[in-house]
Amino acid sequence: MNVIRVEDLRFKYRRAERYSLKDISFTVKRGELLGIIGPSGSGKSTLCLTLNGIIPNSIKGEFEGEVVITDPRTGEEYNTKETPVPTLSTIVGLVLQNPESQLFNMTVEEEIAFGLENLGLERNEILRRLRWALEVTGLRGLEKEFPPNLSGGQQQRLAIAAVLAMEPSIIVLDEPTSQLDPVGKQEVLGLVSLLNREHGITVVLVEHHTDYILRYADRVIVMDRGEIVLQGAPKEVAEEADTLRRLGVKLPPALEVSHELKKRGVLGETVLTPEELLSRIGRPSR
Ligand SMILES: Nc1ncnc2c1ncn2[C@@H]1O[C@H](COP(=O)(O)OP(=O)(O)OP(=O)(O)O)[C@@H](O)[C@H]1O
Repeated sequence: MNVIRVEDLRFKYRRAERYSLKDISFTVKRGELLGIIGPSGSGKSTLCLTLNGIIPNSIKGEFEGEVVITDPRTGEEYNTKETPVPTLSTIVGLVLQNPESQLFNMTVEEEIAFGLENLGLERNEILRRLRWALEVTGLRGLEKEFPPNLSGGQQQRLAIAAVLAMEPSIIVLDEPTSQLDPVGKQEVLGLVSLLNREHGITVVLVEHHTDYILRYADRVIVMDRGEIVLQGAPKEVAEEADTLRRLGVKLPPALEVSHELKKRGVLGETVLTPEELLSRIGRPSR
């Protein structure tokens, strides 16, 4: 079942001269992890904003084509341009780059409960969702803390917890680790994998950490200047090393080695991870 269908999408911000998105078409199946990579300014954030309807409902401009979201729980389809953002946000949760921009400086539990109170849920339901969101994101014990006292990774996990409490079936994360130190990056990417694999949440992830995307994504989209220039399974996208390098996408070391060995005829196929590489060529003997 496709839960996201984007068809011939074009978008130009008001007063902008050029289109930020051009002829974008793709689908995402229920439970998939879609990775999006591409250079700065290629339209990744703009695309994220179209997936929960902020574009074109709150941020206006010239919008053509369609973004259709299906709620897998009911099978109901929502065309984003005809659906209010609050309705869409119970199906598609959006997590942004900078955790601070998404937090309101209440305690951890108040941050998570905030959106739920706005939904008008009963107290027991709010408590159930609060406990679940704290548990899944590993924030139990920090309920009474203030976000500025948390580490960057904890703050981003809190932003994810607040989104999760809405019980979306799809989460869109726009460079959630770019402001974080290596420990924070691991925490957040580990959580993203957990949500996708253990909780069946469909994930759209914009991430500069190409290593993670090629390892864990089911499908990858590469964007450049508002267009999709590559789209496919991680291996298919990884084959196009020249295009990726031209776009300044940093290739994981194992992939660079794999391309070199392929060129020299040592390896028959592209491999993505050090583990795969070692299993193909064997460990060097000491
Ligand atoms: N609010 C806006 N008004 C006008 N133009 C905008 C606006 N936001 C983004 N743009 C333009 O749209 C294009 C795509 O920007 P976008 O932020 O979506 O790219 P990105 O791939 O997410 O970049 P980054 O990796 O730097 O976040 C850029 O040319 C940018 O200048």
